Amino acid sequence: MTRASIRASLVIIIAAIVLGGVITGLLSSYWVFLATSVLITGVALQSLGLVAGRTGMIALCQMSFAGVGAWTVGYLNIAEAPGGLATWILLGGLAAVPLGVAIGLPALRLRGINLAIITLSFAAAFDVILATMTFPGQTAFIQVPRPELFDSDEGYFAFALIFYVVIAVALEFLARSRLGASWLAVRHSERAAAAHGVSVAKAKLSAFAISAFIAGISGGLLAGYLGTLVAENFSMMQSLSLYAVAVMTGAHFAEGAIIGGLLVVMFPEILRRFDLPQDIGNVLFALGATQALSTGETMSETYRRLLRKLRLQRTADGGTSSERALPARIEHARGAALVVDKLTVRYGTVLALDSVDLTIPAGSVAGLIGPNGAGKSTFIDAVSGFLAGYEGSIMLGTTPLEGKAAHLRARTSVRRTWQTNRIAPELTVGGYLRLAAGNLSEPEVRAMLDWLDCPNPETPVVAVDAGTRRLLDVAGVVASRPAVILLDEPAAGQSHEETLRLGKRIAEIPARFGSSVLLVEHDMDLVRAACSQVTVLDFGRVIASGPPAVVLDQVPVKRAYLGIEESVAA
Ligand SMILES: Nc1ncnc2c1ncn2[C@@H]1O[C@H](COP(=O)(O)OP(=O)(O)OP(=O)(O)O)[C@@H](O)[C@H]1O
Repeated sequence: MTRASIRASLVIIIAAIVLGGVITGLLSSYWVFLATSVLITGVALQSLGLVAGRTGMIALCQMSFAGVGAWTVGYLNIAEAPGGLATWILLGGLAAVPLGVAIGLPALRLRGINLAIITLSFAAAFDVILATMTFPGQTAFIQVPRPELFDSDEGYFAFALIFYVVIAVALEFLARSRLGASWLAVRHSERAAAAHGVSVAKAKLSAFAISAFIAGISGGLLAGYLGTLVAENFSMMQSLSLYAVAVMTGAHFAEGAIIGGLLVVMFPEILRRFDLPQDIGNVLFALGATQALSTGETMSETYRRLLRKLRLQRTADGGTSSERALPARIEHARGAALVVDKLTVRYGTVLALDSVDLTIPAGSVAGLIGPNGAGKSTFIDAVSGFLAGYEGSIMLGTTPLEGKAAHLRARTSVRRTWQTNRIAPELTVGGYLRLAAGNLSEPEVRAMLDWLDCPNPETPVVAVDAGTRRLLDVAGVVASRPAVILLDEPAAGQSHEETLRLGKRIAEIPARFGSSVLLVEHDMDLVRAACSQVTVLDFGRVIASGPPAVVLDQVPVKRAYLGIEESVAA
């Protein structure tokens, strides 16, 4: 993680130095002045990229956070607070944080259009408030002073560039941290994120808080840039237009934020020169955003996809790593790893599970099979905490799981995989493994991926096929080495040879990693290869349980599961 972050940060810093040198060295003061505006808009877009691009929440009040930052700088200026503009800007960012958290609270329950309405309403309310407050010092003609060292247009460009680069580098590191991965995971599937022990509430609130902080900084930078401000600088329309640009360019990427800044600043300039109405810009941004939403790809993602294609053509596979580097086995309690007693689940009138008893002995792989609709996934949902309610009891060893939310059960040591792909495609393979399994060393990540035939850690998930994503899902839960692993049809999409190899790997899990496994599968070869005991469900009831060789030969099992008539089966 750190190596990739350092590499990306160096690219940002070098690009900033080169571009900064070219802009200040070759362009006139007027263009440098405009370029500063690009950077400040870029900072605002970075803040939006975090909350909307990374975490997938619609935030239409970003300029209100910027307004809080700007007004704070104005007040600190007239109060002649110590520290100068740089300190005031940071304080302006901090002042926006409580507001960001307050706006983030509805996001815990609301999504999509409902969240959009809430944030837009806030932007409208903030418009009204700001319209009644002139910028501090404006009536007395007091301007926000720039720092002495950065007083000229070129100097202030460098000042804004430093802020842009520091934020871009910080976001690079954050993006590759567990918190950053949890934002992407929440955006893709809140349930899958919770299954990795991620607190969805924490992920959403932290995204709003950090995003408001960065937006506040952009407002403070604008105060120093223009000296004094008006409410229109932070209007609801500004927030809307910024959102459209962020969606179009992919503002969660450093280059996307800069391209967005360029469009926002240069479009009005071009339209002005050609004597065209300014509204054309907003129409084009809306069209661009619609295009990005309908293709599912922003401008930055298109650019990165093409770059990746080029790189993949050039790089060979990274080679294999040693099995000795696999994460060390964890000793869990002996006895029964999971005890499920009289588990009953109803979906309205459908009785999905009817008084199911199932025990997984510690250090074993148990199978759970049954025809479609027998209740297998419902069983996994109940144990992993994804059902609103059930009857009966579920004990992890001697600890009851009742009353624990899904992410707490995951942290308590019950982890699951999913039948459908729920891995955020924006992550890399290594980033996903770290999200799922926490702090693994570089060799551990590589060894774990090799062990389950997954691609190397730098591979973007978007470039991985569906079958391999399932293996990656399995690698994530196995690497976290919980007491109990629930695997929901991991072999779907695998060839026969791959399935047999996977069966061998699953059978090795208890001895190698210390976890006990419940395997839900339709592939009987895999069940025979991996499981020491098997339970058969039919219409939500247990109809047989015992060693696979015995159970799979029983007449009721053949009839129910394999669809063979009783007389033929007998
Ligand atoms: N959310 C739901 N609402 C209503 N009924 C549901 C819901 N989820 C599952 N069911 C029903 O509960 C029963 C058990 O479904 P479940 O998905 O657990 O079966 P399964 O054994 O996992 O099937 P498959 O092998 O197809 O995945 C089925 O009759 C199904 O239609």
